[in-house]
Formats: sequence, structure tokens, C-alpha cells
Amino acid sequence: MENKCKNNILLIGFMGVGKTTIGKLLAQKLNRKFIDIDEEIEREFDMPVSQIFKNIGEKAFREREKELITSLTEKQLKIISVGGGAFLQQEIRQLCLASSIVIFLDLSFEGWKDRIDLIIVSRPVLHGKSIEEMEKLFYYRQEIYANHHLKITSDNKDAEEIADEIVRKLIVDFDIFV
Ligand SMILES: Nc1ncnc2c1ncn2[C@@H]1O[C@H](COP(=O)(O)OP(=O)(O)O)[C@@H](O)[C@H]1O
Ligand SMILES: O=C(O)C1=C[C@@H](OP(=O)(O)O)[C@@H](O)[C@H](O)C1
Ligand SMILES: [Mg+2]
Repeated sequence: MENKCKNNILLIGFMGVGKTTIGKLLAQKLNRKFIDIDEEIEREFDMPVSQIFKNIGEKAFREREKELITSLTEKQLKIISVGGGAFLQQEIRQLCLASSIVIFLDLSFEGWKDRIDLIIVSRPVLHGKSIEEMEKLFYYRQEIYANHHLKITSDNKDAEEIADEIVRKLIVDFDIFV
């Protein structure tokens, strides 16, 4: 039986699927605090993620990503959007699955390709990659997103529609009170 007393709501999925956008909408609809892990790290380092990767390195980013997610999931009743690579770390996966309702925003590669122009500048992981290499990374990462409590198919739906669908499912399937 699903453990329904988890109180944080955490969004996962590949970069560009809408975790940050939809997390903000969800927080408004559920009247909860919203935390975007990338935005927190950018605030701390006072530079965009792309510059952190370039100037400080991905290793430091991943270490801080794990520290922040660990500390933030200890406190409850938040909407947390993590970066697309957070679930690469097994400790983060285990911690989030145990402490939060993990929602996977599932977008097809065809649907994702339409967003490349929107995200390419700010996603250093994509820099220098051919579309074939991006596709390989996309499908490789799908395995880590299989660790979730709720999957929302996201193709051909706008952010509001997805946020409303999540609220409905949280109320019906997870006893979340609005
Ligand atoms: N459902 C959607 N339909 C179309 N575009 C979207 C949708 N959700 C997000 N976007 C757009 O895609 C880009 C990436 O969204 P973002 O929330 O930053 O994704 P993530 O946090 O998963 O990387 C933004 O330009 C955003 O406006
Ligand atoms: O998939 C990844 O490895 C990353 C995704 C990004 O977050 P979004 O998924 O919000 O773009 C950000 O954490 C960083 O660029 C690394
Ligand atoms: Mg994001």
C-alpha cells in the first residue's frame, strides 16, 4: 500500500521537461513553499549553473546538489524541483523516495527536441553535444527517472494543464489536502 503520509512533493525528469516551471505553479495551487535546487545553488555561488560548471566544475555542483536536497527534504510541506541530473546519485534517489512524493514529468524525445532552443544556452551538459549524443543521454537518463511514485505524461500539454493534473492526482491518490 502506497505510503500516503509523505509531505514533500518533488519533481524529477530530464532537463527542459518543465520541473521548475510546473513546480512554481504547483506551489501556488497548493499554497506551499517552492524550492528550486538549481536556483538555490546559483544564489549561493552568485552565478548561473553554466558558469558554475565552467568555473568551479560539475563535481562541486553535484556535491552541493546532494547537500541541499538532503537538508531540504528533512523539512516538510514543500514543492521541490531538482535538476535533471540529481537522481544520478543513488543516495539522493533513496532519500527522496523515502521522504517525498516523487513525480516524474515524462516527455518524449520528439517533444523534448522542440524545446532545445529554449534551454541549450543554460544547460552546460548539452553544450558541444550533437543531437545524436543528446538523444543517447536522454534515453540513458530515463532509467533513473523510473524511480518515482507518480508519472505524468507531458507531451502536448501546457504547464498549467500538467500542474492541474498533478493536483488532481495528489488529492485522489495521495490524500494531499489543498
Ligand atoms: N508544458 C510545457 N509546454 C511547453 N513548454 C514548456 C512546458 N513546461 C516548461 N516549458 C518551457 O520549457 C523550458 C524549460 O522549462 P523548465 O521549467 O526550466 O524545465 P526544467 O526545470 O525541467 O529544466 C522553459 O522555457 C519553459 O517555459
Ligand atoms: O540534467 C542535468 O545534469 C542538469 C540539469 C539542470 O537542471 P534542469 O533539469 O532544471 O534543467 C541543472 O541541474 C544542470 O544543468 C545539470
Ligand atoms: Mg529546472
